[in-house]
Amino acid sequence: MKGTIHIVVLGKENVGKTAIAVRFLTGRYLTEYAHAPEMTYERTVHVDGRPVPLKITDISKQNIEQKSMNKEFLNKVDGIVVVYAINDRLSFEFAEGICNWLKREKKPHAHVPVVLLGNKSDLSHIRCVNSQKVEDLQWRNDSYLATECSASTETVEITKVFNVLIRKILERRDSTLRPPRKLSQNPLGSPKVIRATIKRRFSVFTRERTSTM
Ligand SMILES: Nc1nc2c(ncn2[C@@H]2O[C@H](COP(=O)(O)OP(=O)(O)OP(=O)(O)O)[C@@H](O)[C@H]2O)c(=O)[nH]1
Repeated sequence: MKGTIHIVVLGKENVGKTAIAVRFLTGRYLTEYAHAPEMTYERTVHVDGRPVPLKITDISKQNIEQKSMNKEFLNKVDGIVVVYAINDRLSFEFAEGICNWLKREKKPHAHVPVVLLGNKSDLSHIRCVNSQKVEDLQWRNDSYLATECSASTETVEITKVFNVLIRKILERRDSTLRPPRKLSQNPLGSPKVIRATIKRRFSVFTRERTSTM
C-alpha cells in the first residue's frame, strides 16, 4: 500500500518479538507462537486519529545474521525495534550487538529511529538486566529510545512505544515532503534590513569625521 510504514522487530529467539507485534496489532496475547524465520503483519492503525498503513516484520536471530550481509536491508525500513528479555542476559548482549551493528551500517540512514525494548517486565523478580525504562519515552540523540514492556500483561505500554515510533517516522516523512522555504527575493534581505545596514555604515563615517575636528 502506498505510504506504508515498515517497522522491523529484531532480537534473539524467544524474547517475545512475535508476542509484542501481535499484542500491538490485536491487543491479544497467545502464550505460544509459531517459530518462523520471518513473519510479516500488515494492518492500518490509527495514531492521533490519522490512519497509518503499517507493515511489521518480525525477524528471527539466524535471519538477522543473513540480513546483516544485505546492504539494501536498511534502505527499506522506516523504524526498528530491537527486543531482548529482561530475564535473559544473553538476549540483552545480542540486542546491544544489533544496536552497534545498526550504528555502523546505517550511517547514511542515521535518521531511521531505533527502539531498544526490554520485554517480559512481568518477570522482574528474575531480572538480570538493569532497568532501561524511561517513563516519558523521550528520544535520545533524536533517533534512539530505550524502555521496557510486558507483552504478556498489558497492551497500553506497547501501544505507547509503537505510537511514539510511528509519530517519529511520520514527522520525518512529513518534513521531507514539505516544500522548501521561499527565500527572500532580494539576496541582501528586506528593504528594512538594507536601510538599517546603510545607516550603520554611514554613522561610522560621520563619527570618524567629527572626531578629527
Ligand atoms: N512472561 C512473559 N513471557 C512472554 C512475554 N512475551 C512473550 N513471552 C513468552 O516467550 C515465549 C517466546 O515468545 P515469542 O513471541 O514466540 O518470541 P520470539 O522472539 O518471536 O521467538 P522466535 O520466533 O523464536 O524468534 C513464548 O512462550 C511467550 O509466551 C512476556 O512479556 N512475559
